[in-house]
Amino acid sequence: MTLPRTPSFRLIGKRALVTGATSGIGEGCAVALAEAGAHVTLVARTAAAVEKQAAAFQSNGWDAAALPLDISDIAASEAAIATHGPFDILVNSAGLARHSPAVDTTQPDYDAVTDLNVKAAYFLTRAVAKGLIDAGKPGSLINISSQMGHVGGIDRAVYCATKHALEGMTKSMAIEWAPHQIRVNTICPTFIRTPLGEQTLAIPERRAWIEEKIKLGRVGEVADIMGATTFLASDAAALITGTHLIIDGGWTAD
Ligand SMILES: NC(=O)C1=CN([C@@H]2O[C@H](COP(=O)(O)OP(=O)(O)OC[C@H]3O[C@@H](n4cnc5c(N)ncnc54)[C@H](O)[C@@H]3O)[C@@H](O)[C@H]2O)C=CC1
Ligand SMILES: O=C(O)C(=O)C[C@H](O)C(=O)CO
Repeated sequence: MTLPRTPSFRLIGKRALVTGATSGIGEGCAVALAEAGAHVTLVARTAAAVEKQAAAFQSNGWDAAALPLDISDIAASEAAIATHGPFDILVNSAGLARHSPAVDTTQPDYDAVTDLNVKAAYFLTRAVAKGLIDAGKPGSLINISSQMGHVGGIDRAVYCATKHALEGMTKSMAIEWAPHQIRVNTICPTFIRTPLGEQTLAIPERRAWIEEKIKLGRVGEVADIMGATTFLASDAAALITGTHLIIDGGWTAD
């Protein structure tokens, strides 16, 4: 009897682009992809920080390069992808949260959060997809969304709007690019202990809310996101597109 074989989770020969790669979830995703054998281009705004990160990856024996880039500069993003691409894998982790009651939201905060979480993500994803289409290559594009792309949260009207937008954008792009075998998905974490997450976790009443909502009884760690990233990037997820992988300890289950 011939038994089925597990598709490969390895990423040898793949070129990945990871934004927000010097911190938090982006750093973890970059490590996961590098450990699986991908060549990883690390994106962050500060040249010194991203070069230091690339050197740290290389000293672990991982294949990595530094790409200093502010992804909210769309012309610069498009030029960088045209120069350094095509990329088989994108993990778009760069993101921002500025929380306030909806009645108090300022226009500068609204613009900063939507410009990065939606507009920059949109045009970066588009640029990577164009590179793949022009090269006739398949790909896996992953946007780091949030459980807040599926539910609401107090003081989070703008942040939740951006993550819901990312979910809609991902589904539409997945439909348009499926004929090119370019898959587009989101990963939706709950609260993860990163510099961004700690802003909220440090507030006792918010921490109590979070711990009550996460049914598995603990906040997330970057490591909780890493395996999902490798999976979605790999051939093991070859028929998965236009969807989301929620990593929330059960927050959204009821
Ligand atoms: N930490 C958490 O609890 C959760 C985070 N997320 C999402 O995960 C993503 C990553 O968040 P964390 O790792 O927690 O945050 P973080 O603050 O540790 O990392 C964000 C990274 O994005 C980079 N970045 C910001 N603006 C940029 C720009 N214009 N161009 C290039 N890079 C830029 C920052 O320099 C930083 O390295 C965000 O999209 C966030 O919304 C989603 C759910 C939970
Ligand atoms: O909402 C917060 O506070 C955050 O730190 C945002 C997280 O990124 C998040 O999405 C939690 O679900």
